[in-house]
Amino acid sequence: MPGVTSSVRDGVCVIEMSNPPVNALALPVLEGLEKALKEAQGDGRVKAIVIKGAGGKFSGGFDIGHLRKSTQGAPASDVGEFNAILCTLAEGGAKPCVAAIENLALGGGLEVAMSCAARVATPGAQLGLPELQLGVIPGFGGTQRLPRLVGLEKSLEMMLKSKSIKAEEALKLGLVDKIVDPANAVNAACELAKSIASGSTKRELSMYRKDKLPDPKTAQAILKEAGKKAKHVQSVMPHVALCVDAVAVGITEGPEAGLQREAVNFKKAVSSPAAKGLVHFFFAQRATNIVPGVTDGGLKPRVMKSVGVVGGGLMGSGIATACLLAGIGVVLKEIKQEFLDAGVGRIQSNLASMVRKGRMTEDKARKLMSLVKPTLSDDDFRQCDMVIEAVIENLDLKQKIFCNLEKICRPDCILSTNTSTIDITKIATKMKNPERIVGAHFFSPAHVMQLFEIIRTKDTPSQILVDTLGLSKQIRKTPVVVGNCTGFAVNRVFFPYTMSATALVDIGCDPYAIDRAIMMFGMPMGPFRLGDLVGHDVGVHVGKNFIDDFPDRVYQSPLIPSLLASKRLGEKSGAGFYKYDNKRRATPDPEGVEGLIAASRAQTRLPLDGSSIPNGLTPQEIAEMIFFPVVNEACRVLDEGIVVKAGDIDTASILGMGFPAFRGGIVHWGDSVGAAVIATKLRTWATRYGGLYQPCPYLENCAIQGRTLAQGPLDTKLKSRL
Ligand SMILES: C[C@H](O)CC(=O)SCCNC(=O)CCNC(=O)[C@H](O)C(C)(C)COP(=O)(O)OP(=O)(O)OC[C@H]1O[C@@H](n2cnc3c(N)ncnc32)[C@H](O)[C@@H]1OP(=O)(O)O
Repeated sequence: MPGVTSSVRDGVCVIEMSNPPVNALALPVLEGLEKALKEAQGDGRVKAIVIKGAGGKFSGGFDIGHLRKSTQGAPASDVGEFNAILCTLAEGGAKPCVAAIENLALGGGLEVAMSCAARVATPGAQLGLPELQLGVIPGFGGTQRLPRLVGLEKSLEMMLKSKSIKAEEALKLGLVDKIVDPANAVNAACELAKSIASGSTKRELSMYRKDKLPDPKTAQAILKEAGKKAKHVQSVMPHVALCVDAVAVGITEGPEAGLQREAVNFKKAVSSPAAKGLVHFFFAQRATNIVPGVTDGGLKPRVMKSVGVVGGGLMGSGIATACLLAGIGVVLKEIKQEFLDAGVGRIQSNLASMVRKGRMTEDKARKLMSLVKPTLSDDDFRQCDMVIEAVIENLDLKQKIFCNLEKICRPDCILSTNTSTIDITKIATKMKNPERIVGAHFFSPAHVMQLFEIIRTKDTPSQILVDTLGLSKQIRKTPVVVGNCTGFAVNRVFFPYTMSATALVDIGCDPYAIDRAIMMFGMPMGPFRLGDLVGHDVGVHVGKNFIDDFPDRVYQSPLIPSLLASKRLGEKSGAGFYKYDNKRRATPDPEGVEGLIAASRAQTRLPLDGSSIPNGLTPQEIAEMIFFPVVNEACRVLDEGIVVKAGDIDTASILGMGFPAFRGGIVHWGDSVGAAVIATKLRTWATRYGGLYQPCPYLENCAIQGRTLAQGPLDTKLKSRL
C-alpha cells in the first residue's frame, strides 16, 4: 500500500515515502507526507527532519498513473496545493529538512528534495526533472527551485531536454551537498540535518537563493533563446513554452509569482493532446513485454551469457555491440578472415565512438572487446545460449545456416534470425525442429535503436519467447512480439507511407511540399528524403514483397523505377529527389526530377487534385493522405492478431519509424482523429485513387460501432454482412 511512515531517533524525524517500485508520489503518499511533516514540525522531541524513500530509492516523481487520468479528462490535480505544503512545512518550517537521495530523485521526487534545506545523494544517483517527456511541466516548484540551485541555463537544459544528471555532477553544480555511502545515507542525512538545526551549517532556502542566477540582461538573453525554440514547436508541444514561461515569470517577477504561474501552466499542459500522447506512450512502452498466454504462465527467462552472431556486417556487428554493452559474451562468425576482421573492426569502432562521446572509458571498451570471440567455425557456437543469424536476405543461404546450427548448437540454444522481410517459417522449412526458430529483428544501427521485434509463429514455444524477451531486457531494448507476416509490424504498417507519398506526387503535389508537411507533422524527415537516405534501389527491393503479397492495396507509381533508371539512387549516388554535396547535405533538386514527375503523372493519369487549388493541398491534408492508409494497415495488423495490443503498434511506430511520440503512436493518433473521419475520407480517396485507400473491415466497423481503434470492433465481419 502506498503511504508514508515516520520514526524519531536522536532528535531527527525520519520520514519514509513508500510506493514500490519507484515510490511514485501517488495521492496517499502526498497526503502521508503532509501529515508526517505537520506532525514532525509540531513534535517537541524533533529538532530536524530527514525525508527518504523506501527500498533504496528516493522517488520517481508524481504518480504518472494519476497523471494519465487527468490527460483522459479527469480534473487535473491542483499541484499548487501540494507545493504550498512543501513551502510551509518543508522549506519554511521551523525545523530544517534534509533529503536522503538513494538511487533516484526524478520529477516530483527531486522537487520534494529541492524544497529541503540540503540534499545528500548516493554515488551514481539519477537526478532530474523529466516532466516534459510526459508533456507536462514540473509542478511542485521545480521551475523555480532548479534555476536557483544549478543556474538558469543548466536548469533549462535539464528541464527542456528531460535530461537527468548523476549525483557526482549534481554535487559540482550544487544540487546536492554531499555524496554518501549507500549503507550510511540516512545517518549522513541525519547528521547534516542536526548540524543545520544547531546552526553549525547554514540553512539555505532554495526558493530565495540568488547566487546562481545570472544578471538580468544575461537572464533575458537566455530566456529569449529558450522561448524562441519553444515557439517553434508550440502548436504541437505547448508544454515547452509553458515551462519556459513559468521559469521566466519566476526570474522577472519573483518566485511567488513564478509558483502561481507554474500551477496554472501545469493544468494547461496536462490537458493538451501532447500530454495525452506522451503519457500513453510511457505506459505502452512498458507494457510491450506482457504477452497474454506467454508471459502469464510462470515461465522464467534464462539469462543469456553467450550469444553467437552469424555475419559480421553492419547488422551483425551492431547486434554484437548491443550484446557486449550488456556484458554478454559474443561469438562472431564469418566465412572469410578478411570479413571477420572487418566485423571485429566495426565493433571496435562502435565502442570507440562511445569513448569519443564520453559515454565509456577506454578501459571499459577494452574489457568489452575481450568478450568477443571471432571465429570462422560454427563449432564455436556449441556453448552459446542463443545464436542470431544476420547475413544477407537470401532464403537458400539462411535455410542452410539453420540446418547446420540445429546440428551443432545445444538443444536449448535459441536459434534466431534477424531477417526484416523473409517469412521465418520458410527459413525453417529444412530444419528437423522448425518451431525452434524465432525472429530477432533489430533496427539499424542495432546498438543504438531501441526497438526489438520478436517474431513468433503459431508453434513458437512460450519458453523461447520468454527467453528472447529476457534478452531484450538484458540488452535494454523495447521488445514488441509480432506474428509472422510480410514486413512484421513496423515495415508492414508503414509500407503505405511511401506509396501514398508517390500517389500524392502523381495527383499533382510537390514532393518537397510533402516532405515539409510530414516534418511539420513531427516526423524526423519526409518520405522522399527518407527514400533518398535508404536508397531507392533498396526501397524497390523491399517494396516488391508488399506488391507480391498485398496486390489489392499497393500503389505502384512509375516515379521510383524511373528515378532508378536515371541512376538517382539517393544519397549514396549523390542525387535522388535531393542533390547531395560531399558532406551529404541535401538540397531540393526540382529541375532534376521535374521530367520524371511529369512522365509519371502522364502515365498514371490520376485526377490532378493535388494541384487543383492555388496552393495545392494543405499540410494537414497531405499528412492525412499519407498517414490514414498507415492507420488502416495498423488496423489490419490488429485484426489479424499480428500484434496483441494497439499499444504495441504505437510503441513500434515511434521507436521503429520515428512517428512523433507526442502523437502517442499511429493507433493512438488515429483514435484522436476518429475512426469515422478516417474511414469516410479513405472511402472517398479509394474511389478516386484506388485500393491503397480502401478502408479495411476493422476500421469500418470501429467507425460504425463507435468504438476506438485500440478497443477494436465487437464484430469485424459486420461490415461485410451489411
Ligand atoms: C508534479 C510533478 O512535477 C510531475 C511529475 O513528477 S511527473 C513524473 C516525472 N517522473 C518521470 O518522468 C520518471 C518516469 N520514470 C522513469 O523514467 C523510469 O521509470 C525510472 C527511471 C524511474 C525507472 O526506470 P526502470 O528502472 O527502467 O524501470 P521502469 O520499467 O521504467 O519502471 C518501473 C515501474 O515503475 C513505474 N513507474 C516509474 N515511474 C513512475 C511514476 N512516476 N509514476 C508511476 N509509475 C512509475 C513504471 O510504470 C514501471 O511499472 P511496471 O513495472 O508496472 O511496468
